[in-house]
Amino acid sequence: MTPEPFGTRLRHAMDTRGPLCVGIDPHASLLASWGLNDDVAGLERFTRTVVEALADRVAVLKPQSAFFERFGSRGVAVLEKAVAEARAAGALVLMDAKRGDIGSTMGAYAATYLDEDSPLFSDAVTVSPYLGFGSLRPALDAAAASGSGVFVLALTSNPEGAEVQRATAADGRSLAQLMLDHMAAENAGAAPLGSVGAVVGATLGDAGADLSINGPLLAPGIGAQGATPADLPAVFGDAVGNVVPSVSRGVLRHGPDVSGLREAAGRFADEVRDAVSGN
Ligand SMILES: O=C(O)c1cc(=O)[nH]c(=O)n1[C@@H]1O[C@H](COP(=O)(O)O)[C@@H](O)[C@H]1O
Repeated sequence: MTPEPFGTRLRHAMDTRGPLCVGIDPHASLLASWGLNDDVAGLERFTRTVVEALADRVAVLKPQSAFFERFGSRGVAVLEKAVAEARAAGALVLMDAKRGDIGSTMGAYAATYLDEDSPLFSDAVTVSPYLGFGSLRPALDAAAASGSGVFVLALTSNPEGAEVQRATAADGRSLAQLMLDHMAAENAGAAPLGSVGAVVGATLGDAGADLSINGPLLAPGIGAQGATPADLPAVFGDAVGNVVPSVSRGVLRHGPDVSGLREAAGRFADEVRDAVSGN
C-alpha cells in the first residue's frame, strides 16, 4: 500500500491540532533548571516529560539530534524511544538533524531517517541544500517512497545565514530563492500540501523571497531568539497559512511540570492562531 504523503498528514495535523511545532532541545542549562543531572538519566527524564506533556496535542515535535548525540549511543537510544513514543501519541516527528553531504552519503542519511525499517525513522528530517540541491535527491526519493518529508534550509533564523543564503547565484537569483524554486518544483501538483518543506526563520522581519513552494514552511526563532507569533504575517505574507511555527526553549523553560509545558505551548498556539487569522 502506498503510504499517505507527509504533506497530507501534516496538513491534517495542522488543521486539527493547530500548526505549532515544539522543539525538544535538552540543553545542559535546561536540564539544570529542571533539577536534572546532565547525564543520560536526566536526558531520558527530560525527553519523556516533554513527550508526555505535548505529543497528544501539538502537530509536530522536533527533537534536535545533537543534544542526544552528545551522550553517545545511550543518548541516541533515548532519541529512538522518544520518536516512537511521540509518533504513537499522534505527533508528527520532525528530526532536526540538518544533514547535508554528497549524494551517495546522503543515501545513508536517508536510510537512517526516512526508511521505515530504521530505528530512527521519523515523519520528516531537516537537511541542508548548500552542497547543491541535487545532492538531496536520495533523501527526496526516500521520503516520497516512505510517505515522509524533508525540510530544506532556505533562510535560517541566525543572522550569519544571510552571507550565504542571500548571496547571488549565477543566474541572478539569491541562493535561498534558487533552493525555494527547487522545492516548488518538487511539490508541483501535490495537494493539499507538498512533502518538501522550507526552513525560513521567524526572525527575518520580511522573508524577501517567493515562498509559494506549495509546501510547509518551518519557522524557527520564536521565543528565545526573539521572534513572536505576531511577526509571522509580516515575514510570510500570503504563505502564512502554510507556516509551522517552531519554539523550543520558549516552551521548555516552563518545565519540569507537565502542566507548565502544556500551558506554555497552549499560549504559543493561541498567539499563532490569532496572528494567522488576523485577530
Ligand atoms: O531547522 C531548525 O529547526 C532551525 C533552523 C533555523 O534556521 N534556526 C533554528 O533555530 N533551528 C532550530 O530550531 C531550534 C530553535 O530553538 P529555540 O531558539 O530554543 O526556540 C534549535 O533546535 C535550532 O537548531
